[in-house]
Amino acid sequence: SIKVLDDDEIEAMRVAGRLGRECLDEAGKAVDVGVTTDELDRLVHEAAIERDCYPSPLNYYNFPKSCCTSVNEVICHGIPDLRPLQDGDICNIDVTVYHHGFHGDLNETFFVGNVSDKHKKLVRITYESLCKAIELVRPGVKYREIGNVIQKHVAPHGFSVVKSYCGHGIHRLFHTAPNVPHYAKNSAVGVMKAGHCFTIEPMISEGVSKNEQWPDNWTAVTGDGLYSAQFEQTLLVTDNGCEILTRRRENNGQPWFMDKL
Ligand SMILES: CCc1ccsc1-c1ccc(O)c(O)c1
Ligand SMILES: [Mn+2]
Ligand SMILES: [Mn+2]
Ligand SMILES: [Mn+2]
Repeated sequence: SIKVLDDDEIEAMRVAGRLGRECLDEAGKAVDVGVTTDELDRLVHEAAIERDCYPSPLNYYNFPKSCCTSVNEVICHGIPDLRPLQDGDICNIDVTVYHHGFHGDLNETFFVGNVSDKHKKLVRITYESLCKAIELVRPGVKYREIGNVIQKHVAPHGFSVVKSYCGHGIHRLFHTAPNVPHYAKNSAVGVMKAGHCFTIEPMISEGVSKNEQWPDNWTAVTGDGLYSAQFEQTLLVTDNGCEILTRRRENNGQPWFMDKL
């Protein structure tokens, strides 16, 4: 069954979500041509420690760094490294922080220098699909409906939905029930209820939905080398909808890439 958080747990999730957002934004500020993803990882790590947070990915199933950085054809779980970001790259930074017993998990895809129109469109459509899914969230809605909304938004553009990785319940555990697929006609179990906390984190690919694994046992890449984009928020179901616990609180809540469309 899906845990219903009490008022104290909800307050703790609000704090973890806000701190996770602050850590992502610290790295977001630094994204530019020539910056390495290892430098972004260090910024996330230090921002977390400064906020009395543990960076949840570090040593999670032996993951070696404090955040995931997924560039271009990398779908997710990219490992920060010494590769400098290049003009035209799209770079996703996925941050999860653990604060006073609770996790906050979010990601955004950032533009590096001048991004092509087709890759700008992929990022925009991906972001819009997350927004549409979030609009659906309220008590009584089935978790399996989320994938229908996301796929309906991206398919007309010839984009595909990655099926291998899903959104997830999150609170005292990084990953728990419910499992939240992002593709249509899925068999996810559960009905949304006030006090549920979970992520929606669609990974949308330009071409095929298939993903492959690099020999590092982490990095997931598209089957065809075309690009993939992702956005993630941690949500709290409320009586009349939901609260985006990892929302951006500046820039009118607009994601970073929007300033560079
Ligand atoms: C690197 C953290 C990790 C390890 C195995 S799955 C995973 C991960 C990464 C980002 C996420 O948003 C997530 O839900 C899980
Ligand atoms: Mn990518
Ligand atoms: Mn994440
Ligand atoms: Mn997640």
